[in-house]
Amino acid sequence: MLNINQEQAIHASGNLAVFACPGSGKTRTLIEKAAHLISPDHDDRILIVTFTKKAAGEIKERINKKIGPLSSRISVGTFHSVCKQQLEKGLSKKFNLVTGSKLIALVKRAMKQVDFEGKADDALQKIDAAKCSITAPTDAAINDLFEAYQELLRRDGKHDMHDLILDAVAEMKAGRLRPFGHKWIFVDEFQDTDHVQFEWLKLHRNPSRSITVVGDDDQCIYGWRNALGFQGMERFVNEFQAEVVTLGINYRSYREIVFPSACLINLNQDRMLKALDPARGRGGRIACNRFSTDQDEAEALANAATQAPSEWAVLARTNMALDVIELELTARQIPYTRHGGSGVWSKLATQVLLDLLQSISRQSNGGYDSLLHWMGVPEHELSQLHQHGQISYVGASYPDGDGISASTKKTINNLAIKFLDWQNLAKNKREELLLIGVSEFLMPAASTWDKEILARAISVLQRLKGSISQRIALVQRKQEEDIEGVGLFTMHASKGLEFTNVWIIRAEEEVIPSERSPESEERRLMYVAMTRAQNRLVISATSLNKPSRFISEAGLSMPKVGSPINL
Ligand SMILES: Nc1ncnc2c1ncn2[C@@H]1O[C@H](COP(=O)(O)OP(=O)(O)OP(=O)(O)O)[C@@H](O)[C@H]1O
Repeated sequence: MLNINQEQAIHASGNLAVFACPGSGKTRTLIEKAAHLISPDHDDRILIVTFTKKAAGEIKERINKKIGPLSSRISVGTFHSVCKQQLEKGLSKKFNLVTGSKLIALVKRAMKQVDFEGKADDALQKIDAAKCSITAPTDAAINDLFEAYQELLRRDGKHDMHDLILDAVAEMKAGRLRPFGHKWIFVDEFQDTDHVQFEWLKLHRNPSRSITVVGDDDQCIYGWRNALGFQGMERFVNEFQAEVVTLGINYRSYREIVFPSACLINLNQDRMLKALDPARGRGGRIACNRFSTDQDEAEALANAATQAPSEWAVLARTNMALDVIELELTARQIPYTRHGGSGVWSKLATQVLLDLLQSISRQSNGGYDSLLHWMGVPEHELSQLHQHGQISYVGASYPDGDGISASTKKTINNLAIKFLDWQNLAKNKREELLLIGVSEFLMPAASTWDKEILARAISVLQRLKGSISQRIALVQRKQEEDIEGVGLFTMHASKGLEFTNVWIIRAEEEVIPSERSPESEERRLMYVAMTRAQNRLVISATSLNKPSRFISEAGLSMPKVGSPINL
């Protein structure tokens, strides 16, 4: 049954802002409101905008279940997908989008052009922030980087995801693109709206349309890319003359989880005070554990999740920290799904390893571009090899003066000799020796982190049983579509979701809070992660760093390494 405030939100007819604590039914209220408004008697349509594909998918599914065929009059999408659709339909625009590793490569090119020092991920974060703002970066170096990046995108005829929203706003402002015609627009997780998205919404303001936003300023975790948070929610109320409804009952989590979470977030300043009453009362569990290493942490997690994997979600501050967990789950053959971020088996180091093992086990003799590149053979020499028709490098001989350097020839010859040995080891079922040999061959060219990943990946392959091709198949196996298994999420990607049991890994100083964003935002991120748990919350740390300050701030204490595991 809905509570009185949820009912009020559902029946409000004008612009509306619903502000509330985690688990208080904001998303549920949006869904109930949509179901209430859609009627066979009129043809009103509703557009629901969210921030992640997963959240959009879940809303779609819940609406389909609730109202069946009428749900075709409700469109659900992320800001990006909605703007893409608006531009494609309204202006027949096509986008050549660049994402993932290709985007990082482009950022690296821009960094090189303007001598911008640092990691490509950090540089991309700065570019992201600039793109979500309506003013140019004030820092000259960031502005130069931003302009170089934009120029590369333009020259290559490419767009990034932000361009979709920026273009839609620019085209609507210029009068070339019409806003959506839906009578109702809903925005979930409104606290994460940035300046450009706010503009997009303003361009949809119209006396015959009602806009409903739901959000929680305590869950604003995208301040680093100019999310408006508390300020955006205030602006919406004033500029859209919206009615405000607050929800204060948490239906998701037991009291044992709600109270420490509230204790933590209460330490933040400049926030809307909200009630956070747990409707479920007592009955949940919260536990902290400390391990010597991240491998010990991964093993304890795998032990806990082995019985009912789909009841567990693992949340980490960084995507990289999930690699260790993914490797352990692979070794134990526990089903899992990695959400929002590339998995450990699609990283360059593990791909090179698996491709090489695949070639050895298939006795094939070709397709070594990625391996040779990994061994330091420059791109231009690889194309030279292809021009010479040398597609099978191993065992190939090269005429003098063919533009291939002596060191490359040495690398290839060395590989040719090893390759024959490895093929024999595979034929004779000496998998252990083969894995050691391949590991020794790949290691010298690996960066520090790649070395670690390679060593762990090799150890997983050693723990699996069978021929090399069987082990590769186990690693690469496609999980049954309906088996979710353990969910692996970054804390950012977990927003808006809920899970029976949550395990927060690496809750350590220098990890969370990270130096990359202000402490108050990191505290909100920890709060979001903690409040995803329905029944059980485990928080763990390793001895690599001190336990996160957020653990004691939440009124919890971290036991010593070696204490019995507490779940
Ligand atoms: N009136 C209610 N009675 C019982 N359960 C409810 C009620 N309203 C919401 N719930 C349940 O509470 C849980 C949390 O709801 P929902 O995900 O909509 O919250 P939310 O406010 O959007 O959360 P968050 O901000 O943390 O993402 C869901 O399982 C939902 O079904």
